[in-house]
Amino acid sequence: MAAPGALLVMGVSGSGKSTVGTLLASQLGWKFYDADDYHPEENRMKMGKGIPLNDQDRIPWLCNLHDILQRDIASGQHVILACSALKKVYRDILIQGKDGAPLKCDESGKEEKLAEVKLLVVHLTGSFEVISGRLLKRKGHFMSPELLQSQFDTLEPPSAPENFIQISVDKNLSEIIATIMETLK
Ligand SMILES: Nc1ncnc2c1ncn2[C@@H]1O[C@H](COP(=O)(O)OP(=O)(O)O)[C@@H](O)[C@H]1O
Ligand SMILES: O=C(O)[C@H](O)[C@@H](O)[C@H](O)[C@H](O)COP(=O)(O)O
Repeated sequence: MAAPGALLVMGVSGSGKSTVGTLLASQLGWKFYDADDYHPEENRMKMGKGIPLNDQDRIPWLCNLHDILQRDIASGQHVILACSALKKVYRDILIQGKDGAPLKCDESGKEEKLAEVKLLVVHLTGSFEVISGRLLKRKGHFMSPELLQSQFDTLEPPSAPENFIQISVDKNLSEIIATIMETLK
């Protein structure tokens, strides 16, 4: 396929987004963003207390990520974003910015339409048991493992006409990377 402007590695917490995204970016020489690094402090504190984020918490964060992707792509860069992007509307926002949002992204009321981001979505799928096992072993992360059930409850797996592939987290990392590389050929 023709290389997309951006590749989104999505899935519930602990599905391997950061690990896969980092490896892929270094193999492809693409720029890498981890959406976790862009959460405002309030979102981090909320998740740290075991409270799941809601649409109002996530929409401004996703709009900001769209703008970052869009700017890089406009300057000719290819990018990989590791981001939960659990709902279809969240992925629409990553593609279209505030035009994809049911709520406004900011209060400026600006109406200009930014260009869409051409996105390939890679959904890392796995069972609650496998992923919670990995989260329990992961140290030094702000995300509370108890939030995993809410991530599964919120998840809307990508479906047609979204541009996506899904890969099982039961595969090892080299198999996952090879599958993505094959898709990009
Ligand atoms: N395919 C895989 N097989 C085995 N372990 C994995 C795999 N992908 C990720 N992991 C491990 O699972 C944990 C969660 O991965 P991470 O990349 O932090 O997930 P996320 O960014 O989706 O929260 C990490 O300890 C990571 O090393
Ligand atoms: O949309 C959300 O609820 C958040 O993005 C949430 O998914 C969180 O940020 C990560 O899941 C924590 O980080 P990890 O995904 O790396 O566990």
